[in-house]
Amino acid sequence: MSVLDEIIDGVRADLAERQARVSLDELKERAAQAPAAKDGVAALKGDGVKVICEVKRSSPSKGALAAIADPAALAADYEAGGAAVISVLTEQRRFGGSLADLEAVRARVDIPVLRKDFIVTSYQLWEARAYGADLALLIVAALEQPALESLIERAVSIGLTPLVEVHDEDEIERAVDAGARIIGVNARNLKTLEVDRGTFERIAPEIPDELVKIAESGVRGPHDLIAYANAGADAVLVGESLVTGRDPKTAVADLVAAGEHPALRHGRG
Ligand SMILES: O=C(O)c1ccccc1NCC(=O)[C@H](O)[C@H](O)COP(=O)(O)O
Repeated sequence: MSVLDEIIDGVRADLAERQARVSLDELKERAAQAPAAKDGVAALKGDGVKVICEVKRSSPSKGALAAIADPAALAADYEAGGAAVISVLTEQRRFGGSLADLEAVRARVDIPVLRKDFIVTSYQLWEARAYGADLALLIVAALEQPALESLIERAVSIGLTPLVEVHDEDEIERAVDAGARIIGVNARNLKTLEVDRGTFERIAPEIPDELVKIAESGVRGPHDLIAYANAGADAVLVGESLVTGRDPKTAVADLVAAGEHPALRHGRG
């Protein structure tokens, strides 16, 4: 069984517990009370390379990374540093996250918030909206094509912007066919957990120009952002280096400054 399969088994078990406690109708009611969703595409397009900053306590590849007692305070630092979007890992068993983290972050920041999880049912999309997310991650490798298509459609219909994650050219084709407008290329191989920063440069040319292209994983600092930018990234998604560093606000500001450097505008896209 692959790491992804193991994670999804745990996600399904936790999901079954939540579904037994909270009905879909209750979630829909809660979603109706949530602030209107912010436009995820608009937040990630435009001049410069945008920075998506992640609230990440632990991971299957590295174990414990940071305690993060106050995820909202961390998100506020990210926002003050110039982040375009906050990513909140809500998976509990391997990443130490929760919907409570999502709710706390949503209440603190004004920029869009991404629910980063292993979404396999529309119930999780309703949860995302009910707890204030504006975007939701959908991982192509975790979904059969009909499920991917219907989850993208459902996400859009309830106001969420789907960020569709891929690892190879075949998955890009599936994401595009399914109607993705934002594609994230994850450099982390979900079978081996190894990060290969060359993945984005190799496969991103297959993503149609009009789509938003995000480089996910392995950004240690401005030099990695610049490399991804030169390979055509519109945005980067950064977790580990921010939560393990000493000063997240300054680290984000350094990334944002690198992403806004005029020299990058010529090489991208
Ligand atoms: O981070 C992991 O070990 C991991 C393992 C299996 C599935 C997903 C995993 N991470 C989720 C992510 O995609 C990253 O948190 C995100 O891209 C940020 O990456 P990084 O900056 O390298 O922490």
